Amino acid sequence: MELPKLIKQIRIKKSFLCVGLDTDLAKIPQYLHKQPNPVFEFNRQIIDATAKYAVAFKPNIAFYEALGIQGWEALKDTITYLNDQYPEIFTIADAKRGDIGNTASKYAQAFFENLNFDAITVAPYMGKDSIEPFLSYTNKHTILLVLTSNKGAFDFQTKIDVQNDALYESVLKTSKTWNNSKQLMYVVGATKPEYFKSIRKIVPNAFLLVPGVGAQGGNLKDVCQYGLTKDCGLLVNSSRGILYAANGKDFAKAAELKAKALQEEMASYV
Ligand SMILES: O=C(O)c1cc(=O)[nH]c(=O)n1[C@@H]1O[C@H](COP(=O)(O)O)[C@@H](O)[C@H]1O
Repeated sequence: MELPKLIKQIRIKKSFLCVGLDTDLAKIPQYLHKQPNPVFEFNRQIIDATAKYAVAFKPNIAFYEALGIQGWEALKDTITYLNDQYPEIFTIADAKRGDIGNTASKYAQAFFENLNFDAITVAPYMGKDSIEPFLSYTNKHTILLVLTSNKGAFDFQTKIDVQNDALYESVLKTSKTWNNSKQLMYVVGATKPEYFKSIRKIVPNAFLLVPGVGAQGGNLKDVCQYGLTKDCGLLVNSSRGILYAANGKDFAKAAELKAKALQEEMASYV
């Protein structure tokens, strides 16, 4: 999907919500286990209930890979459903891949061609030639992990190099020099709002994927204060806070209310 289409959806819906499909068999309502494809059935109901309040969906691939072939089938059914029923929705494969070029090109083929996602999350640790195969898809988006939401982010990402840049700043600056860098977006955790100002100095207009609101303790107000751009520039993800708002037959309704509350707060900022 081209960026103007995403920006248009953000304006129409007054939302920059990304619903994370971290679908865990152990957490979905018991009655769904009787279905032939419980993970897809759960996702379908969540998507139908929340799509009017969201502009993006982000299946976290680990939750599907963990289930073997059945998980891949559920993932395929989910992305096909999204692409067929909600073509205006931006889709992100949260796969966090990264490898040498010829292997990276297979990851790109898997998620951009075979599964037809609009975007993928990628670890930048292996550098330019590991990211180029993703960037060669000029109609797709590559989302680099820059400053993650977890505690371990401080192990490497904030360490200062000889140029006096923190590693996360160096990732931002270097990635801007790559071909097709307009296709880049960046992951910045909602748990670290104090870093948004320095990040916006380097990438004033780029879209940031911001996980970590709700279950991880981040809050929307802090993120918006320094993260918003004239075209919004943010996709704020919530997974567990929406998916598991209830675990009975009312799960989709409960998810809808959580998504609606986030959208209403977002509307007050954009
Ligand atoms: O790339 C991500 O999406 C990601 C990066 C990061 O720094 N932190 C982070 O939580 N995520 C993902 O965002 C989602 C957050 O889920 P909740 O904490 O349940 O809302 C999970 O799928 C994480 O894997």
